Amino acid sequence: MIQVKGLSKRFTKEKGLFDLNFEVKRGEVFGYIGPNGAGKSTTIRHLMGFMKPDSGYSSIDGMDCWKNAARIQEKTGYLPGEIVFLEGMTGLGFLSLVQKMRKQESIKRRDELIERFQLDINSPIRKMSKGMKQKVGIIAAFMHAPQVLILDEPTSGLDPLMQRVFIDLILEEKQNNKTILMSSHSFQEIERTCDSAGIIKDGKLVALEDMHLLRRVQRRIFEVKVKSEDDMNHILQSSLVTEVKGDRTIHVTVQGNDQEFVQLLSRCEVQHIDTRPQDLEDIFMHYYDRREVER
Ligand SMILES: Nc1ncnc2c1ncn2[C@@H]1O[C@H](COP(=O)(O)OP(=O)(O)OP(=O)(O)O)[C@@H](O)[C@H]1O
Repeated sequence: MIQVKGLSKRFTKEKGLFDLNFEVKRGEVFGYIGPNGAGKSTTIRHLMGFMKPDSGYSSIDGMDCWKNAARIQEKTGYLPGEIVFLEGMTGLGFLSLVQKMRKQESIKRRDELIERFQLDINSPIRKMSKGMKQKVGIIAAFMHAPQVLILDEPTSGLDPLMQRVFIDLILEEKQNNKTILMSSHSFQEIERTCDSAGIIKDGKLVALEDMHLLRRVQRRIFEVKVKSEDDMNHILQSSLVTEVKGDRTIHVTVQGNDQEFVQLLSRCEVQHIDTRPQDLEDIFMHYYDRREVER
């Protein structure tokens, strides 16, 4: 459904997109992840036909995104990374305008989404918080029930409750055989919704994986405080990656070997255990490093 073939756009020697290749099949959700400035929004702008590639192409439903830009923009549900609103409008005013431009008459889906995201539609957009504006953008992208959705960091600014509402919406759309590409910084969000994911770094796709494999490279760090020196030595002698952090306190890195970790802990007297979510970019860096070592 979405195809990117040899897509290149050179801003400078190191900045831009360099020979990107991936595809998203009909009914699949594709997560597009990578550090700041990696090229996610630039790829998305090409997919929406806002930018002309230097070489290669991208297509949606068989249509070249640059050559058929108007048609692509009309058909696709698009959420930009930064939404620009017209001055002096309310949420409802904006959504109605978008509907008119699309010649969409039914307001059923729009109102359903307003209700779901608990949006105060009569509030002027200039008085809205970032999260509220993001809700307006999400509703505008979904309300005409498009077959393809291209979403640039859709949960940015949403509170945890609304992030859940959004994730449920994605899962529901997936059930309806919609094709979705979304960029994100949240590994959890991608993990919960996507069938496959592409990792971009410095304008190059460094990994293209199904989520199963990506999950296996995700590490978690546990801080464990044990009661005795013996317990501590017991953990240090295991095959797990460990680091002493203080008095009877160890950091244990767990990556796909949870069972071994749990068994080890069951043989110790644990006083305190905590886990901190690993920073997304850290996961990626580890992933790139591992790949480079393998090569
Ligand atoms: N029109 C442009 N002209 C020149 N350089 C650009 C242009 N658009 C983007 N860039 C540069 O290309 C790189 C990729 O930018 P892009 O916005 O695609 O990154 P991103 O992955 O979406 O980042 P973020 O996660 O921060 O939103 C950045 O270094 C950016 O400064």
